[in-house]
Amino acid sequence: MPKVLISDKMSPKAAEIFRARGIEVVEKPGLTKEELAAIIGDYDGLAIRSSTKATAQLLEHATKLKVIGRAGIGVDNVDVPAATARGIVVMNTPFGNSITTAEHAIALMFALARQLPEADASTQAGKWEKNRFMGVEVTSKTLGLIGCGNIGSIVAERGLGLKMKVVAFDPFLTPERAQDIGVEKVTLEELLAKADFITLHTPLTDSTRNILSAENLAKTKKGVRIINCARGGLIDEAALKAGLDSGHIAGAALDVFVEEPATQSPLFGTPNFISTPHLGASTDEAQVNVAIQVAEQMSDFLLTGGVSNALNMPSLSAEDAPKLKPYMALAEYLGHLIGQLTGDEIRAVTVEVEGAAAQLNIKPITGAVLAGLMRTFSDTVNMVNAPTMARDRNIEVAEVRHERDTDYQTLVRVKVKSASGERSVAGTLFGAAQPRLVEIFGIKVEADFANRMIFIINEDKPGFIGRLGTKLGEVGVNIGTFHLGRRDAGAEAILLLSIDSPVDGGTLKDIATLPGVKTAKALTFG
Ligand SMILES: NC(=O)C1=CN([C@@H]2O[C@H](COP(=O)(O)OP(=O)(O)OC[C@H]3O[C@@H](n4cnc5c(N)ncnc54)[C@H](O)[C@@H]3O)[C@@H](O)[C@H]2O)C=CC1
Ligand SMILES: O=C(O)C(=O)COP(=O)(O)O
Repeated sequence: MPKVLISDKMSPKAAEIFRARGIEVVEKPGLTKEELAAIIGDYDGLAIRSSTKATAQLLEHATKLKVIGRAGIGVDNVDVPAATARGIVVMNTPFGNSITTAEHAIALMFALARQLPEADASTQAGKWEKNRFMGVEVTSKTLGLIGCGNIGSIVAERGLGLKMKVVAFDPFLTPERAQDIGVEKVTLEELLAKADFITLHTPLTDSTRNILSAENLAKTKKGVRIINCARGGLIDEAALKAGLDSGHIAGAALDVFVEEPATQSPLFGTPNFISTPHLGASTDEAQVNVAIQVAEQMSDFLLTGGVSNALNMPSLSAEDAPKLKPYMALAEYLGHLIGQLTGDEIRAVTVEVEGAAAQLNIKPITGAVLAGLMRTFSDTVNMVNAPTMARDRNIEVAEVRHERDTDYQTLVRVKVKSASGERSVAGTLFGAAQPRLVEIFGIKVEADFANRMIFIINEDKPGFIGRLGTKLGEVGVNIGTFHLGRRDAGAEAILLLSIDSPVDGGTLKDIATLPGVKTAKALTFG
């Protein structure tokens, strides 16, 4: 039974779903990083929000971990490349909390416009300072969005409903989409110059870090109010403080900080500064949404291999996963076979599918081929890290879907190019689920994959099989199955045998020196 650790505060719905799906679940929010490192090795899945830091150091202890599920959007607290390198799928829930976060941005915009926190504190202190708190209307003001994706576009919609003029800076926003949303697409310079309220809705990346730098803050309109419900690090906090102190910036509301938890900050106590402790996603509705979604996604992955919303792997629906499972086994065998048969550096891999296989999602098949191929030289490779490992080794990967009639109801062929030329192997599924090898190096053969096999290329001459049988008999190696194939009578032939115990290097050498033998190789699968 797979085991999942929930290491952040999450709606109880997540644990309920894991249990209902037959997954053992342990809830331990608030562990220190040392405590987490001490137990992470027991778990197949880790469900988190933003507090848990899934760093490369932590993942070194995560020897069984297969999936990290982020109940939320931002995965900047996960070292995704480190997870990928360890073959761990990282998934998030990209929509479950977007409305809630957009609403928080709007709430902060109003709080700034009417100085609600200060007015509340003053009133409850018995001061009744009616003349101190003069606000501004948002109607007809310009709302500038930096980032107009899921959350930004919901904020835009709400802003338009409030009769604001909405402009957006987002290099990836198409003019058509901008028109659909009803926003004016502008440059950052234009936005800074025009906006009465600026709200940030981008992830924290190299291109967005410090996007509201001291220099850019200086270009904003005097009296601007700034809201950040996206990520700390998008705004230069010191420059923001200076702008508030000088009065150039009329107000700022931060839900997120460079350092979290933000228990102290030079901004605290600054007039017209409002802060919330990363509450953007904290509503009952959003937390139920993301908890259900992350638990369903992680359960699908752990139980069926289905992949959704993964950042480091192509999607595979829970419905398609069982259909693809036998293909992935076949693909992995074929990749591992050709990997073992190719003695030199691989330059390119082509995965071809025909018949029923051509109707399927080819990406997972390719992932499995690459994982099998690279298992020859790595025991940590899997479908998640195989494409990155191939890229790191400059292996070109291509996929071909043939819509032609084939001798087989379904076929997967793997071609590999290396310094010694191009070679291919192909396989089918027997009875819809049993991987079977049907071709090696263009020679037809019919063989199941066995844990231990010997592959031989020899001249098709009488007497060879007897000599081989005698040799293996002498060393006590029992032959399980025997498969022959040849190009033409008397030409090159191949022989694949499954054996019940390993052959040592010396025996293999003896086989390789039997008359007529060109190649003899021990293969392992499993
Ligand atoms: N405060 C909170 O509790 C929450 C914060 N968030 C954060 O909100 C942010 C946005 O989330 P979504 O809208 O769902 O993401 P999204 O991916 O749908 O949208 C992000 C947008 O930013 C744009 N973008 C990327 N680089 C840019 C750049 N250099 N300049 C301008 N725009 C750029 C993208 O084109 C995209 O349209 C994320 O960082 C997420 O972690 C999300 C949920 C809750
Ligand atoms: O979903 C996101 O990106 C968030 O920032 C929400 O964070 P949280 O799950 O509330 O810690």
